[in-house]
Amino acid sequence: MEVLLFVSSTTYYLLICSIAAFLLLLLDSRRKSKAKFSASTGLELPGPTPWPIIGSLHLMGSYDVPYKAFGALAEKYGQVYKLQLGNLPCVVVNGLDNIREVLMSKAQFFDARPNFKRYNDLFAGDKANSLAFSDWSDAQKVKREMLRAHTFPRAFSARFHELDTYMNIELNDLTNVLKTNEGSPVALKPLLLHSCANIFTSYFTSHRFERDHPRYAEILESYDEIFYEVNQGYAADFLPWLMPLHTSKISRMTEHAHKVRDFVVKEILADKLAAWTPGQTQLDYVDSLIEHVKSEVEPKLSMDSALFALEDIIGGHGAVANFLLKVLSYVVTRPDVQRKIQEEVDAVTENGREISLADRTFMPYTEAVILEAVRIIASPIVPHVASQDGIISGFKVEKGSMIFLNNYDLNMNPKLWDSPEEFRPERFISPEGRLLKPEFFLPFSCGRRSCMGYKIVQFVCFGTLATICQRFNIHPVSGESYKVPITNLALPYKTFNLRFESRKV
Ligand code: HEM
Repeated sequence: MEVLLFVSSTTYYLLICSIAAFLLLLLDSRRKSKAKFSASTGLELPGPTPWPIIGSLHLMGSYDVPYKAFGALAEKYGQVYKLQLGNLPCVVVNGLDNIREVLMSKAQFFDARPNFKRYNDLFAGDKANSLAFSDWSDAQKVKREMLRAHTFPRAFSARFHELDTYMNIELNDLTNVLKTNEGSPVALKPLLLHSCANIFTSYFTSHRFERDHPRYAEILESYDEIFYEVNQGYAADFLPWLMPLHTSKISRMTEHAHKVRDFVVKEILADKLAAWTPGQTQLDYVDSLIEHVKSEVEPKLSMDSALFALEDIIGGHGAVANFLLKVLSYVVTRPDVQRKIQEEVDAVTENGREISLADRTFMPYTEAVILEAVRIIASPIVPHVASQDGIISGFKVEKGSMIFLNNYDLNMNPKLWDSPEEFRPERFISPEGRLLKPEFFLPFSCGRRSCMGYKIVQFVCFGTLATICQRFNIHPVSGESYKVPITNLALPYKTFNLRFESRKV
């Protein structure tokens, strides 16, 4: 009995001590977590209660695109809420003011990128090699600064004229190919990839490749498969134990990435490197990359990371070509839109002269068609990640949380747009006939991680759309579907055919 009493009193004592220790630990962790947010006392984020293992992934299941789910959940939880997706804590941000807070006024808190395994795999095991998927760093900043001069050429500068010239060389070449296939169904995608890639390689690297080059078409297909892949959402990004299901796909992508790298090194970089002399005039983007690496200015850039930046930028041709195909899918199914572009281009070029980038100012309808396609496709803003604890709209957001910025809602909200589901370029034209972009329209995002290619996209898309419509009537091919996926820029490599008929202007 005594023994029993001793045991029970010892147990009792231990129990009391354990409870006291637990309470102390709890208080301490509360104190620490309060200290974390001491700069401003944020509120706890609302949000659905996650299920074990999958979190709230099941809530995305009943929508064709996740961004519709994000909008629907906002009705219940408010504009900013938390969402556990698999093993990742996420925050969904709706509404222009909140999105601007993340991208602009608090950019330094939310400037990192997700650490998905496949992003690392594609960039030789380190996503820091990528322009779009690296976290923020001095090197990322300098890479963006070096690009700026090339991707945002000032109107009427030497680079602006160069781009115009390269664009017309490729569009004349494309016209010849389309004329030889006149009247027959044409698989436009490989042709357009070639034209856009040559505009990019001519402009950024001073190289161009003929259509019968033995490896170019294969490299462009590899680039396109990578682009398609990067644009897909994977449940395995959030549930890494599902990744083995994608092993063969990932290794195919890695193979494509190696092929592309080998081509860029041998066919583009090698002769530039051999010809480099210290302090030489920097003619193109490759010259400026090589100069930076060789002169070892801070922050230093290794030749490898310069090569990755170069591959990324050349790869931008895929975004332009895929997007242009989507624009053409809207144009071919809307004869009135096609006719209005043709009337505008005929009026501006009078005798059918070549299009120039300077014509953009006088062709608001053609520009509006491009903007309307960007709006309706609603390519998502690449997810950001909180690089430190912060506050969004008064709510605490912990470091490491993934931030989804719902620009689908900004593009499709009926409170912001009349009949948002309809393709109506006129919504971007003011009563005086000028191009009009509402402040809530952010297809290329804003702030320190904003798109580095948006001017090039607008220039090349304008030139190509105007030139094709000037020279051809575009017809659908019977049996083809021209419905294109939204909230995603990519189309499969094998996609719809079109028929081209020369116009007599
Ligand atoms: C229609 C085509 C395109 C659309 C709609 C688009 C849109 C976007 C968006 C929304 C972002 C994310 C911005 C953010 O996270 O805040 C982005 C990032 C980026 N875009 Fe584009 N883009 C397009 C084409 C291009 C092209 C052609 C290039 C290259 C010439 C390019 C270069 C980049 C780069 C480098 C980033 C990452 C910037 C960073 O993370 O610092 N984009 N783009």
